[in-house]
Amino acid sequence: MTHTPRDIILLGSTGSIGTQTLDLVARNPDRFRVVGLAAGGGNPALLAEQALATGARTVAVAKGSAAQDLNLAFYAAAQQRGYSAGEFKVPEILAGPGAAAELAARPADIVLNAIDGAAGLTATLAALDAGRILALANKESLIIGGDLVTRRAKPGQIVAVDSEHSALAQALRGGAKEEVDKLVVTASGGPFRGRSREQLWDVSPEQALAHPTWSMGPLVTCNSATLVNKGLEVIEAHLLFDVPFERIEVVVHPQSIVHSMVQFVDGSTLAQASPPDMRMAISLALGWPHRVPDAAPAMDWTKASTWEFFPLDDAAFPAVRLAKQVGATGGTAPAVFNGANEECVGAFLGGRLRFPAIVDTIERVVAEHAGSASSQGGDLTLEAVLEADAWARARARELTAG
Ligand SMILES: NC(=O)C1=CN([C@@H]2O[C@H](COP(=O)(O)OP(=O)(O)OC[C@H]3O[C@@H](n4cnc5c(N)ncnc54)[C@H](OP(=O)(O)O)[C@@H]3O)[C@@H](O)[C@H]2O)C=CC1
Ligand SMILES: CC(=O)[C@@H](O)[C@H](O)COP(=O)(O)O
Ligand SMILES: [Mn+2]
Repeated sequence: MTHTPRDIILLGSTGSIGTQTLDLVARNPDRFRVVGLAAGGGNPALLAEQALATGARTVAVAKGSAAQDLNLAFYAAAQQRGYSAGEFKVPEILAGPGAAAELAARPADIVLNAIDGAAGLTATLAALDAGRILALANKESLIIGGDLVTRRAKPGQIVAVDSEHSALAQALRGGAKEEVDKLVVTASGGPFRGRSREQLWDVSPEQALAHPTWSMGPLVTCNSATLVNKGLEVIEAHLLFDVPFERIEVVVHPQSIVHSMVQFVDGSTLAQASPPDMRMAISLALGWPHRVPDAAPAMDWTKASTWEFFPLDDAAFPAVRLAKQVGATGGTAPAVFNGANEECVGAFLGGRLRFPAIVDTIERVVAEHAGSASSQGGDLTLEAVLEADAWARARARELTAG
């Protein structure tokens, strides 16, 4: 089959999702072409090398001061490859906090948002407003934006990259919406699965960052350890598939092979299974609704394997319960939950906060916000979300200081 290559703007290109996306694109030049790249600016050498390798027209960096480093790194990368002037084209460089959002509105077929954290919100909104297909890894932007994001998106405009939501989207192709009984989101359980709350007080950042099945950036890895990631993913599933929270369940599956399931009203369950490798979900999002051959290794059914499923221990890991409550509240509550979490993760990884205090602090910040006037309803605005995010971070900083 012949394909017209899809033009891709990749935000967060130097990260875990970003580099796996570039691997896929390099292996499928007939299907995908990168026209724009964005990163924070923390690794100009890698970003420059990526720009040279892909021939991206435009490169964006969030750190304004990184523009010059990026320009120098680009020439150094060209020299290292032995290119002479005329053999390569210097990309346009956009720099500053709004650079990724500016890039997201440039011409392309797909914007893949793989920025980590709330910083991805303005780029998500820009991509949707520009009418691009949004391949969404940056779950935080959908969760904190809530109906601010969903109101802007046309049907089918957001395609999930998150492994669980890719699995749910695949399973949902197997039945009509009114036949869906529940969504079952799988969780690895993280590195501390099986521990009690008491046993979590002394765990270290190194232990929290050693995910048992996935290699990912630090924020989402720490969120997997607290199960905050699973809480965020329940809200993400609610927003993407419009299924009420009481019909979204979490089950612990340590092997991370079944990426999620849909149970139908007749008692049948469809599960999506593949070895843990994000290139599977990324390729499907970029190629949607088509699959990309050999995107990632498949299961080897000639080898014996064991798949286990356990109920979630809510007492040791209360984040999912709290996230469901926050998701059901809606408005700015998810932004507060997420902002407090990002601040607490920073404090924990910096050695200033103990592990169970991450979710304890989020819970306190969420409760304080619920009692404030700013938590009241109405249509969500970008200003309200950013204000709630900033307030939650400041309050979490106060609570965790010292
Ligand atoms: N990794 C995974 O397997 C999975 C990740 N996700 C989600 O995907 C997203 C990305 O995760 P992951 O790849 O692990 O994260 P990483 O920390 O590995 O990468 C984050 C990327 O975002 C860039 N970045 C940070 N801030 C900005 C900004 N303001 N503007 C532009 N770029 C920015 C970073 O650039 P720099 O290098 O310069 O800092 C880096 O390229 C998260 O939302 C995560 O929850 C979901 C499922 C699986
Ligand atoms: C790969 C992916 O989608 C991550 O978001 C993953 O879900 C992390 O694993 P757990 O949160 O289940 O530990
Ligand atoms: Mn996930």
